[in-house]
Amino acid sequence: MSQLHVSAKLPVLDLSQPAERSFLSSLALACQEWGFFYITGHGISKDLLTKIYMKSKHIFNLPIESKQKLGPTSCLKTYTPHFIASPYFECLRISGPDFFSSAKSCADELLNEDSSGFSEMLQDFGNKVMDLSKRLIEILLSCMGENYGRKFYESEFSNCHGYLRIVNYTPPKNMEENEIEGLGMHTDMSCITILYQDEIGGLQMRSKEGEWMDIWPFEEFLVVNIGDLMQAWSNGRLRSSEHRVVLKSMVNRLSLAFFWCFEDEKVVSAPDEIVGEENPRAYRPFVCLDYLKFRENSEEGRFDKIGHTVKDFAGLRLRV
Ligand SMILES: O=C(O)CCC(=O)C(=O)O
Ligand SMILES: [Fe+2]
Repeated sequence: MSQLHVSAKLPVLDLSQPAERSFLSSLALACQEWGFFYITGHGISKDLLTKIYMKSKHIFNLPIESKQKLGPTSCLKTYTPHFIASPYFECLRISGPDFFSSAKSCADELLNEDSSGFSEMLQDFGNKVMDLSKRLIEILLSCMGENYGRKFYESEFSNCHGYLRIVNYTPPKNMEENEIEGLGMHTDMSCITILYQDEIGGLQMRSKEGEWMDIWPFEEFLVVNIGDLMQAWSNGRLRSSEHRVVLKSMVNRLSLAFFWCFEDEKVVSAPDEIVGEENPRAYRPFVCLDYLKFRENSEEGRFDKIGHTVKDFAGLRLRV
């Protein structure tokens, strides 16, 4: 595995190379400290990303009346308009594992032309990120214990599912401040999230100490976030990344995020091997769907503010 580092703190996992133990240690450290890392050698071509980008831009440029056909009051409810997560944020949700039909049912509502091209691209992308997620979970498990990839993947993660979110950020026409929050600080409700951001940048991660770091978009690199479900399952050995999006120019920004989650009915509970003496159990077992509902129902928790994290929901230790 590559020893490439973008900064002293951040390892880049090159998936085209075999894993080395020494590299896994720096990956484990990054996941404890920051809860994210970059990947390269992931097999998702620039060409595919560009095609999805172009088509998505076209869709977001449609009049709001068209997009509302998929909005919160429609049957499909796959479009989130502005002023829900933030005034500048809108997104389209495509669900797996049949990304083709999910994308097609959205595009058929929106586009007059044949929509199978868009659906094929998203099926291709969706299949690739599903495969990647499986590899990434195995690598993350082996960061925690030499044979844990094989030991826990089948029993714990084999029923995971995923969905995509295509996000369009539209900054205001006259930006008075130097920067505006496009999406407030939150943690993801996934096991892991795989994220592509366009060349505008704006993603920021918060360290444990509360310091913000810009996450630059590097060509060929994708970002992997640890999500809340993985933080709980790993008993806090992997930290759910706290992140936000900051808009620094008047240019629209597009991102594509894949959320890989446990099945709704899964009881999320760290195995005894992960807990151990030095790492006492920090979360009570909980049903995955109950946590998702908790986040949905807590008003400020829609895009999480402090007070609505998995620690608040299932944490056993007293907060200091
Ligand atoms: O747009 C981005 O870069 C990040 C989006 C994000 O964090 C999310 O949708 O959960
Ligand atoms: Fe996120």
